[in-house]
Amino acid sequence: MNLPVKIVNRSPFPLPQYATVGSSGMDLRANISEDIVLQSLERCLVPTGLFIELPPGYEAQVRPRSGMAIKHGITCLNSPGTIDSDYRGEIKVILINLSGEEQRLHAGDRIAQLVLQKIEKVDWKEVNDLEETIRSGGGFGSTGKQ
Ligand SMILES: O=c1ccn([C@H]2C[C@H](O)[C@@H](COP(=O)(O)OP(=O)(O)OP(=O)(O)O)O2)c(=O)[nH]1
Ligand SMILES: [Mg+2]
Repeated sequence: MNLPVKIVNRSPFPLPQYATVGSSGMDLRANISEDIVLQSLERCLVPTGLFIELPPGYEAQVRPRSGMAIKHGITCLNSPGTIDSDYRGEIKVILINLSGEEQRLHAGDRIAQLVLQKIEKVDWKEVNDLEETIRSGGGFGSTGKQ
């Protein structure tokens, strides 16, 4: 499907692309005029210059890139970020520097990836009892014990 996109502060960099035919996400680039310097544990809101019009029933997720995480200790703080289908503002990326050193972001750096997904909506149906399962209420490391 074609996704309507409005671009502000058009940069020399191309629109986000699927890097390979099998890629789930398109890498988002920092649309910034000056470098952003992030101290250890500092966070920032990075503009992408992109405004999109998602069809109803879809969302876009802003997910971290593993390369940024392992090489620089940078990740999306609110991972995955949620872009609602009725959002018409600029897609922005909340990054945090979890490394012990200062990190620098440059214009055009691929800082996150955008994954489009269909979403389901539900209505609540209140009940007194839920169907039993083997797991029942077990969680948080409950399985695999002798
Ligand atoms: O990483 C993100 C997360 C959100 N957004 C935008 C799109 C989204 O539709 C809107 C609201 O996001 P969210 O629902 O996560 O934030 P909130 O704190 O609940 O704000 P709101 O009350 O506006 O929904 O902000 C981004 O641009 N990047
Ligand atoms: Mg919200």
